[in-house]
Amino acid sequence: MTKQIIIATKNKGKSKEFKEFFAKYGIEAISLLELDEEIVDVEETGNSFRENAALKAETIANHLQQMVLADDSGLEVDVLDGKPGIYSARYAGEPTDDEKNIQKLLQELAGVPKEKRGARFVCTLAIAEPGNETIFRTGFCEGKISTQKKGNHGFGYDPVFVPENYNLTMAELPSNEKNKISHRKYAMDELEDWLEQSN
Ligand SMILES: O=c1nc[nH]c2c1ncn2[C@H]1C[C@H](O)[C@@H](COP(=O)(O)OP(=O)(O)OP(=O)(O)O)O1
Ligand SMILES: [Mg+2]
Repeated sequence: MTKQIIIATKNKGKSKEFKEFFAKYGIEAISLLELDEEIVDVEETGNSFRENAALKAETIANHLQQMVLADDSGLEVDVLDGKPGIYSARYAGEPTDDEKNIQKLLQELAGVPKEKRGARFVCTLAIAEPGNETIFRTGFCEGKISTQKKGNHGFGYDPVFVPENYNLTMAELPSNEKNKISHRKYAMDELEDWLEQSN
């Protein structure tokens, strides 16, 4: 039987990326959307990516009584003093809606010149297992917010995020390209020591 890891997410975009990352280690990543049992939403009441990643990983690990990885991630925009940050998914209200979030962000940045549109994606991973201390890893991806949406790949804010040293949005990059430079990829790189020792 192939090794499996549960990813405590209901986000299809994240789930697809984790499947691609873990396949390289011969591990099958399984999101909460694929479990037979309906898993309740974990409220993200923390004050940091780390606290929210811990909440998601530890709640689901305790519920399923097995090891679980969670990802809390978001977009920090310089001219908005790091907002939307941990509120990225809920930026334009709930239920969460990527399109509304993008429109709100573009409106907030209307008239802001290119050199002041700096931003970064942040990803904090938490791995929790009942009885063990939770471990954390973080990755970043620097870039800029564009003035209009472009591209159909990826998810979330990808259509308005231009990574450093690129002239394309993240959503214009095929997934294998995004997966070389993304915040999630760099967080996964930080996890490599742990993956090697637990394999
Ligand atoms: O690679 C990315 N490309 C574009 N946008 C991204 C990315 N990574 C995070 N994001 C945005 C999407 C969402 O607005 C927020 C994550 O919020 P976050 O709570 O971590 O995830 P979520 O609620 O979508 O799913 P879940 O909590 O079930 O994992 O940041
Ligand atoms: Mg969430």
